Order: sequence, then C-alpha cells, then structure tokens
Amino acid sequence: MSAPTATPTRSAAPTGPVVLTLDDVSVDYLVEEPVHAVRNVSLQLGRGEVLGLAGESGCGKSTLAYAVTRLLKPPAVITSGTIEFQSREGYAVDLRALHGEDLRRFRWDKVAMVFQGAMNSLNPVIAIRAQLEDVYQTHRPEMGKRERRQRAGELLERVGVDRSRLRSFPHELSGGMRQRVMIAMALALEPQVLIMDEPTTALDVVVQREILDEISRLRDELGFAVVFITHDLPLLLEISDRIAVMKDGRIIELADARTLYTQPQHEYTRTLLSSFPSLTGERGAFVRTGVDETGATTSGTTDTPVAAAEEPDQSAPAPHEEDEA
Ligand SMILES: Nc1ncnc2c1ncn2[C@@H]1O[C@H](COP(=O)(O)OP(=O)(O)OP(=O)(O)O)[C@@H](O)[C@H]1O
Repeated sequence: MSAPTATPTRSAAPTGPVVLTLDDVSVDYLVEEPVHAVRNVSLQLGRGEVLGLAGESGCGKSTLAYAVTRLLKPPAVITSGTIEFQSREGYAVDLRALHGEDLRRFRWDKVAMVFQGAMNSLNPVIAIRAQLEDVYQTHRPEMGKRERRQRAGELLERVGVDRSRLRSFPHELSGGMRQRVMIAMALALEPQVLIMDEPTTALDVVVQREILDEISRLRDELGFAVVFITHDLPLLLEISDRIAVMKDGRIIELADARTLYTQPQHEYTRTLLSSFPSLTGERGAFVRTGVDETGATTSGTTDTPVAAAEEPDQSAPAPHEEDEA
C-alpha cells in the first residue's frame, strides 16, 4: 500500500525564489517497534519567508528539523526523500549527500539552528566574547583577531545585547540574554536559513515578544528564511508568512497564515485553532490585526532596550546540554 503524500492544498508553494525543497522526506526511529516519525513530507521554503511548523507534541516537528540540518542520530534514519538547498549564489546542494567537514561547514554557514534549550549550551566557564569569537576562529580561520573582536561586538549588538556583555559569563546573563547570544551565534556566518525549534518557549512572555520582534527585524535586515517550530499556534499566526500543520508525521495542511486562520480546511487544524481560547479573546484581536485592546502594536514592544528590560539571572547555570553543532 503506498503511503498517502502530504496534502497541502493552498499556497503550497512560496511566492518568491525557493531556498529549501523537501520532497517526500520520511524518517523512522528504528527501535523495537519502529516509529514513523516523519512521513512523506514535501514542502518548499521561500527565500526570506517565515514558515511556521505547528502540531501537537510528538507529531514529528523536531525530527523534521533535525533531518533538514542532518543532526539526526541513530536510531533515527532518513528512509526516503530529498532535501535540497538552493543557494542565493545559484547552486544547489543535496543535503543528504553531505558528510564530514562539508556537512559541518554547511550547517553553520548556510543553515543554522536554535533550540529551546540552546541558552543552556553556552559553556559556563568561558566568557561570551570567546564563545562568539570561536565561531569565527573555526569557520573563518583567515579572519584576524581584531576583526573577530569587532564582529563579536557587532553580533551581540545586532541581537539587542549591549557590547559590554562580551565580558560576561553565561551565568551573569538572564535566560533571554543567553538565548539572544545563541541567536547571535547562529547568525554569525549569515546563514540563509534559520531553523528555530521552540526558541522562546522557556522564556517569559515579555522577553519572548522582544526576541520575536528582534528575529523579525533581523530577518528583514539580513534576508534569511526562518522555519519556526512551536506548539503556540497564536504566536505562529502572528509571525509566519505560511504555516504548515503537522499530525502523525505528515503535513496535513499548508497555507498562508491568514488563510489558515480564516479558512482552515482540515478538521485537525480547526481543532488546533479552537484549542487556543486566546484567539477569540482580547489577544485574538492582537493576533489578527497586530493591534491589541490598548491600541499597542507589535512593534511597540521593542522600545525597551533589552539590557535594561531583562534583569540578570543570578541563579546557577543550567546543566550543560548538547549543542547543535
Ligand atoms: N530517539 C527516539 N527513539 C524513538 N522514538 C523517538 C525518538 N525521538 C523521538 N521519537 C518519536 O518520534 C516521534 C516524533 O517526535 P518529535 O520529537 O519529532 O516530535 P515533536 O513534534 O517535535 O514533539 P515536541 O513538540 O514534544 O518536541 C514521537 O512519536 C517520538 O516519541
């Protein structure tokens, strides 16, 4: 029996040039009872677009993201499909064919990833400056020390953290600041695709909002595309150009954000939308129009400088987690 393929019906293709194409991608976890975590997923990511990936826990969102960045480890196996990156310079890369040094370089240079727990993967005993400079030292060995220093400072400021924080150690920064540092690292080599897996879920809503505004601003400035993964559908409706809804490893609906909200086709999408009461209440107005009940707009939240808005978190650093690179 042939497996049904993804059934996105409307706005299935991005309007502009494409940066990433997934065709019939499937991933299994080869455990005693194999788990078909991703099934026959086909989608395209437009250059510079924000594609939201929604769906309940366990539907395969992270597995798909790991497949794209080739970070899957056994027992996970990509069992079918192609993943192709189309560079803005005009060449195409078959991601499944990349190995070793080529893969490592590609991952930081072209496609970067930020995870929910990424802020905990900063090395607690190394100052932020050295950790940022290390990215350049590794990937741009031709770059001189002075330029590395300069770039590290610029990077930090780019994500809204004062340059003086270069001297700080991770435990001297709030969770929001540490996550910003991770975003800065991911952007260090100016990738064309940024994959964000629940990047702000662990943060409080104000900090989350500030970081999301920052990501939107950076996307406008630098032109990278974003795959944004979260359970939070209202949030995706706000920040995404298009949204893909995943269920049981498949993409069951893919549409531009407004269409998905106003004319959901799939019963599951309707259920997902109705499970967020905020969409019909006050925040719903904010989601739909970008203006909340007090008249504040989305952009209004960026006025507070981050360094002032976020109190340093003096608690002990969280245990080291595996980094994405
Ligand atoms: N190492 C593993 N071994 C076996 N099964 C796994 C493994 N990792 C994930 N799975 C299974 O694969 C499926 C997809 O998991 P995945 O983590 O990709 O979902 P998700 O949508 O990202 O969930 P969440 O939102 O909770 O992170 C789930 O059924 C999960 O139990």
